Amino acid sequence: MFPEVNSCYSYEECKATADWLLAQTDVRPTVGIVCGSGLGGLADLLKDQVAFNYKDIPNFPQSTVHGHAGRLVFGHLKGRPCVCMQGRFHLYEGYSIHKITLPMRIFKLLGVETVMLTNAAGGLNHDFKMGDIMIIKDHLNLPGFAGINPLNGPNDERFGVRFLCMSDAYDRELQQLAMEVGQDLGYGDFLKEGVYCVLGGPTFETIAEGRMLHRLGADAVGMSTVHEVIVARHCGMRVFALSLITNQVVMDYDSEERANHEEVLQVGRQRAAQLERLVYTMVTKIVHNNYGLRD
Ligand SMILES: O=P(O)(O)O[C@H]1O[C@H](CO)[C@@H](O)[C@H]1O
Ligand SMILES: Nc1nc2[nH]cnc2c(=O)[nH]1
Repeated sequence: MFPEVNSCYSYEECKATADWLLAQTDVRPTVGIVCGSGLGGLADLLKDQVAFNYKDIPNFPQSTVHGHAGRLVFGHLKGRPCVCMQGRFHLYEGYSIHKITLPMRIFKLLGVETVMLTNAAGGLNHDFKMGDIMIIKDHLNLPGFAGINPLNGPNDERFGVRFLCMSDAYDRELQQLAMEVGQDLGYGDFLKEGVYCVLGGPTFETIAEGRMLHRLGADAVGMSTVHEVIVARHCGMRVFALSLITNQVVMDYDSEERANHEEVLQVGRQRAAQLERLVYTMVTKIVHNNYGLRD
């Protein structure tokens, strides 16, 4: 009935990985950060670092994509205990959907309450420019339409419910905070909000696909994030996500533009410091346990 059942990780396996990590660091993270392509510099901002290579963590996959270092870094951002994935996993790497989202359940079992995800994405909205930062307010899960969902398989109620509400996936207070922090930092010209669409990749879009996604209401497209968001919400963590628009999706047959990963990484390098500053400042304003935000 569930073809991918064998690739699911049990609660006990997730717990074993979380306990293994907790035994080796005193940091008790309440914020979990996932760095997108070329955006791993965020992890370097952490103080008192304790870092693990993914290959040394029980059950963890390996990063195989250029721009994803493959390290899990614990530390503090202005005194706030955090854990940061310097590199994420994607379906196109050949991992099961359960494996690429496993870190979200580990985050939960480490004590994380808020997850902040970043990604590199192609812009579909004609008002977006390369280098814009898009606060994700919603998503289109196209693999989900085809039955590819990280919650497929038996449901363990210790993580969450069988049928998950997704209309509140992206925390509205955190979106508002991002807008306010962005304005304060002077990012008004390049801070946007919109809908992120996930595809399986690793191919970039054809012109017809780009046009279709735009018509469907997507503002940006990428190959990640949504699966992690689903699993993070399933186990009750608050979610905030940002896309860095690294390229414009080609939607014109006369265009000479060609999407490529080098350009994605290069735009990441150009805007990384500002994106990091936004996330860093937001983290310093999040207060946990009472679900509130600090001035
Ligand atoms: O979503 P992240 O991990 O930032 O990476 C994005 O960049 C890669 C393509 O250049 C794809 O993996 C796409 O999803
Ligand atoms: N699918 C997709 N992923 C991306 N990641 C960065 N840019 C793009 C893009 O144009 N399309």
